[in-house]
Amino acid sequence: TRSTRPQRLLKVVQKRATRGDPQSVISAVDHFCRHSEWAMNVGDEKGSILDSVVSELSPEKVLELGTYCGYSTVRIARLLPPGARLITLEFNADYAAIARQVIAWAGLEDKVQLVEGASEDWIPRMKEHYGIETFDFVFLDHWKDRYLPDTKLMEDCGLLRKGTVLLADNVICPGFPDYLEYVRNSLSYKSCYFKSHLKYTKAEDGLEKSVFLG
Ligand SMILES: C[S@@+](CC[C@H](N)C(=O)[O-])C[C@H]1O[C@@H](n2cnc3c(N)ncnc32)[C@H](O)[C@@H]1O
Ligand SMILES: O=C(c1ccccc1)c1ccc(O)c(O)c1[N+](=O)[O-]
Ligand SMILES: [Mg+2]
Repeated sequence: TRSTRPQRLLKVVQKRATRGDPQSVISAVDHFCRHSEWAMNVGDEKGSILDSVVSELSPEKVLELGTYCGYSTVRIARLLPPGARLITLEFNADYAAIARQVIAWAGLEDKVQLVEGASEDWIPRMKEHYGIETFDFVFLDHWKDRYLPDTKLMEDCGLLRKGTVLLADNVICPGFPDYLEYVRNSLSYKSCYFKSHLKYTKAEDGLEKSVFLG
């Protein structure tokens, strides 16, 4: 049977990237997406905005919602300080299997915990299962109708602290109007928009950075 897009992406990573070199993994995926097939990872342009937010914050505890093939996971994990941990949630078993291999190829498996399951099921278990008090940084990039309910769930589970940064991909395309209205109007968040483009295209897209004020 025909291979899947994630399987083809992994093959390109194993062929073109150097084991243990996260930057070469990122470049291999960008090359695949630019020259072979579009894929729904955050991409290079928005990816460098993600890099700058992570580098500036230097977070110890990171949560990523929506792993797919692990592209943004590698982008974030390669910038984390020693001892920092990234937990990434992915409920599609096939995607999770590919992501594990991409993360391992980058040599970042010691910093990353990939949890195969739904955000709504696992956010409430973060404290008891992973000994997480609060997260310093959350990257939201899963299905867009989950951004708002999962943010409220993280608030209710006490997983956000004064200064926690939420960064949400796809402000324009596909967009998430309910989440945007919430973080931009709530007194509990200070929000700003980083304008960019939908990966590898001319269409506008962007990231919304929201700091939880407690
Ligand atoms: C846009 S892709 C993630 C792209 C990835 N962040 C990157 O930039 O490389 C969205 C992913 O979120 C997963 N997903 C969607 N809703 C989810 C949920 N509620 N819990 C866990 N994973 C979810 C999908 O299976 C899909 O793999
Ligand atoms: O929803 C899509 C989508 C819609 C249609 C076809 C493929 C993907 C999408 C597009 C760009 C993104 O950055 C992204 O995170 C997603 N997503 O699935 O969450
Ligand atoms: Mg996205």
